[in-house]
Amino acid sequence: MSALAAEVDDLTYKFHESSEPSLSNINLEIPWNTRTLVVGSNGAGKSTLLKLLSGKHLCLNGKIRVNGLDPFSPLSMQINAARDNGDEDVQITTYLGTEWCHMSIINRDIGVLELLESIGLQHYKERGERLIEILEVNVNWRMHRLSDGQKRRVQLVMGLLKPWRVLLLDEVTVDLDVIARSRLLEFLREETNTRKCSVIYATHIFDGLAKWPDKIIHIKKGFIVEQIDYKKDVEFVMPSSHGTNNSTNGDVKYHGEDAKPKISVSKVDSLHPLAVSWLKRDNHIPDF
Ligand SMILES: Nc1ncnc2c1ncn2[C@@H]1O[C@H](COP(=O)(O)OP(=O)(O)OP(=O)(O)O)[C@@H](O)[C@H]1O
Repeated sequence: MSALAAEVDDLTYKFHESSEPSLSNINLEIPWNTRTLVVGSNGAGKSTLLKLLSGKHLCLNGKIRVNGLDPFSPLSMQINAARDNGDEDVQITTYLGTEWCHMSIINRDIGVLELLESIGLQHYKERGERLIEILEVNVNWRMHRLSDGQKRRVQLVMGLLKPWRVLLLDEVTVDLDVIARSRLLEFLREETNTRKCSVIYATHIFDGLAKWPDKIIHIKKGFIVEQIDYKKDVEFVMPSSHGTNNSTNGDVKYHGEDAKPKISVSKVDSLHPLAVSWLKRDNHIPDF
């Protein structure tokens, strides 16, 4: 098995229709058993990066390896590589993004159990039952009668049913209530701690995430402008007696002349103030 979950060298990517690249000079190493957050303004390049990692776009400039393989290589090659690793039942990448959210089956008049069985619930019984419990899905529901958030929960059970080596999550948690989202994040933490896999998650919702990632990648106009390694670069500070201590959250502290700056994250459970300070800086927005 590859030493890294994902690796990107000197990637520049431009859509045919665009005059400017959507991603430029991207270099990235994602180790196994890690959780990475991708942060940036609308249009920064987060989805493009995740789609390239999933093999949805062909990379012509630069190198991408996921589980040691070019994600654009034929599926048969990926399956053979997985078999060589003894990974019969694990797919290399699972990409859950915007298009996936709009799959047509979720609006049909079909029962949840029937739907889950059609994609292999029996084969992944234990994992399926766990996901059904975590996401509080009722297998007797009928899809066409569900709320958006309930549909999303069923979809997530479907999308996560088969174990993956690298999970690419492109903001698919917006419809979830806070409890379902935090249980999902806990499940992903447990997965990355207990089996060989990693998660890369692009999001605009930062609540409950302060202690979740191992790494944060900040993308601005197609460039990675910051990569924060939690072990090296983050120190947790106590919130002030007034509550959220916004004044220190996301501050960059310098410890000596040549020391690497440390990011202070308040022990309140949100990365929101840090993300706001970055995005304001990216878009030249004064404090409000
Ligand atoms: N299919 C496409 N054709 C041409 N340009 C595209 C296409 N998809 C995205 N882009 C452009 O690439 C850039 C990055 O878009 P991307 O979707 O990766 O941003 P994002 O960071 O995911 O944004 P958001 O937070 O709004 O989802 C944008 O300037 C966008 O206009």
